[in-house]
Amino acid sequence: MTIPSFAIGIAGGTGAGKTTVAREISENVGESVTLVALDNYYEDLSHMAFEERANVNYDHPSAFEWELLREHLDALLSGQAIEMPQYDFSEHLRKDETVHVEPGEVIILEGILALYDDDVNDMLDLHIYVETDADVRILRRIERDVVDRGRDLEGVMDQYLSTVKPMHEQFIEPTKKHADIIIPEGANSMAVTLLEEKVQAESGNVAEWAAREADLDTSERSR
Ligand SMILES: Nc1ncnc2c1ncn2[C@@H]1O[C@H](COP(=O)(O)OP(=O)(O)O)[C@@H](O)[C@H]1O
Ligand SMILES: Nc1ccn([C@@H]2O[C@H](COP(=O)(O)O)[C@@H](O)[C@H]2O)c(=O)n1
Repeated sequence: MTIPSFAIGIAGGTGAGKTTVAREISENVGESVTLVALDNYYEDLSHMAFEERANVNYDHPSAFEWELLREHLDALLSGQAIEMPQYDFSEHLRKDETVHVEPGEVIILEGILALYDDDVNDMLDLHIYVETDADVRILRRIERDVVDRGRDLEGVMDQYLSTVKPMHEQFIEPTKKHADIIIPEGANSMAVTLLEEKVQAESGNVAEWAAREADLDTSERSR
């Protein structure tokens, strides 16, 4: 059982570069990292027809199952594995299968509203907001949604104007006030390198402290 020593939240608008930053940190940090994508915690809408699901506002906080996310973060931070839901963007649907996820030394929660919920914020040691201009983000999103998420251009544009943009302004951008660090443009190599160093230092410190505590415990018991 690994007890994670450092938990990071990475928030920001759609297409800001959150997933890329999270992936780069996890690949280079030299500790075991558990990635938690907030997208996997979209509410289960299997009771709705496809047409109805396609019209849901997926950028409002009510679209997410916060209770399950809190429960899973709490479990991971206590060193317990979870069965993480998986999400299908083409179908707007939580998949039937889950993935067994073990707690790493570092936990990274990444998603548009990763810094929205007070209880979640309390569980995080480091709060990051990735800030990228809206025009860059929508261009990135058009490409991604058409290529990877089975959408057409007209649908992406309608959704952007009706829900994505207004929800960004109302709910996502204001979470910047919870950030310890704001990263411009997404996978900004200087920012990512500094973050990797910080994560290594913090998780190393806690690991050393835990080892010292364990040593003390053993020597006290043997007296
Ligand atoms: N600093 C950057 N410069 C150029 N492209 C970037 C940068 N950061 C991320 N990207 C690209 O932007 C796109 C969206 O990034 P992603 O990490 O998926 O965003 P998010 O998870 O915030 O929606 C990806 O194609 C990614 O490669
Ligand atoms: N069925 C869904 C669910 C979510 N979205 C959009 O995904 C965006 C969040 O993901 P990022 O990787 O861009 O952070 C969010 O803006 C939702 O609009 C969707 O289109 N369909």
